[in-house]
Amino acid sequence: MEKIEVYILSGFLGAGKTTLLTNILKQEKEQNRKIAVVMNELGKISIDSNAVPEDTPLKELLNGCVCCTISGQLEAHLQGLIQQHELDAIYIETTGIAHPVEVLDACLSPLFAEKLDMRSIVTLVDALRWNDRSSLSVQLRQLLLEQVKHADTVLLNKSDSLTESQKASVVMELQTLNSSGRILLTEYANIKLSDFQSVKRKKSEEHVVLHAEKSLRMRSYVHTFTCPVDLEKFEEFLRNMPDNIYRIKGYLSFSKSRDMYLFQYSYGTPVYLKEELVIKNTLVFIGENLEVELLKRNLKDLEMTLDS
Ligand SMILES: Nc1nc2c(ncn2[C@@H]2O[C@H](COP(=O)(O)OP(=O)(O)OP(=O)(O)O)[C@@H](O)[C@H]2O)c(=O)[nH]1
Repeated sequence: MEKIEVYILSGFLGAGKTTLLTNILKQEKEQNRKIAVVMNELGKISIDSNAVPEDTPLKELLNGCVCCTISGQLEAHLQGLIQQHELDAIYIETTGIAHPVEVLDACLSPLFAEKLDMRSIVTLVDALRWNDRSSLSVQLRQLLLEQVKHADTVLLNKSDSLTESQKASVVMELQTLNSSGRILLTEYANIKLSDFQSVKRKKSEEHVVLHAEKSLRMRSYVHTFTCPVDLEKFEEFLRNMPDNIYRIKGYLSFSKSRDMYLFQYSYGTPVYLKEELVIKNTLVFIGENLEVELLKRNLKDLEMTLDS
């Protein structure tokens, strides 16, 4: 029996992992391969799972980071996927603060040695975030470096936001950190499968262990609004948001329209995409040392009032 290929998609919060996964699944479908996805999110609810088509087996690991607190669950999910489906490949989308080698370790159980072929780690780097990494805490900066260092393929994503000379200098920096990996510039994580499937996995090197809940003090908070949100107040809230909030995603409807939006916020850029589904107004916040009580109060104030 052919072994099932396994790929780990790594990269900081909001770097473009789900965007990459969507591209990959489209191409894999065109090649008629049977694929399964394991998705790990820090929050208690999944926002990204809609990116996975219904006919693709999906296992979710919620409310913790697979590289530390819930690595046992990953093993159980892999076991389930292997037993229940005939697969060509499994893609594991990690949380933005996962250490890719720790995820790799969690997959290297003797249980699967004959069944899984750990093919490669693909790390996405958010181009703007990279250039501004000095504003991150020391631990998060270290994590960004580790994610790059251990990748077999590094995608310098959101390269649309860099000038030609900036692109050249970031590529040089990435190459210095990871001289044996393949570095590719991408926009909206647009790459061909062969660009990373043909790359051989490097030998694991020593790495610094960074754990989401221990050394990084990263927390997530899920807020559910009881009614539509006042758009102007929400935009004001975004403008004044503390910079220890790194990522927001969720679903929102606003007082002045009936439409529902998938809302994404990463590295200062809010994106609203019209959504057909009717879903509760819910946002997931991910940040370091989140002041949850203050955040809750501020979010409560955004709800539409009777006179608004
Ligand atoms: N301008 C620009 N935006 C991008 C690019 N790639 C992704 N985005 C946007 O960046 C936001 C985050 O992308 P995701 O694919 O959700 O990022 P992620 O890494 O899965 O995020 P987490 O799982 O929350 O860590 C979305 O609004 C994307 O549309 C790009 O190349 N350029």
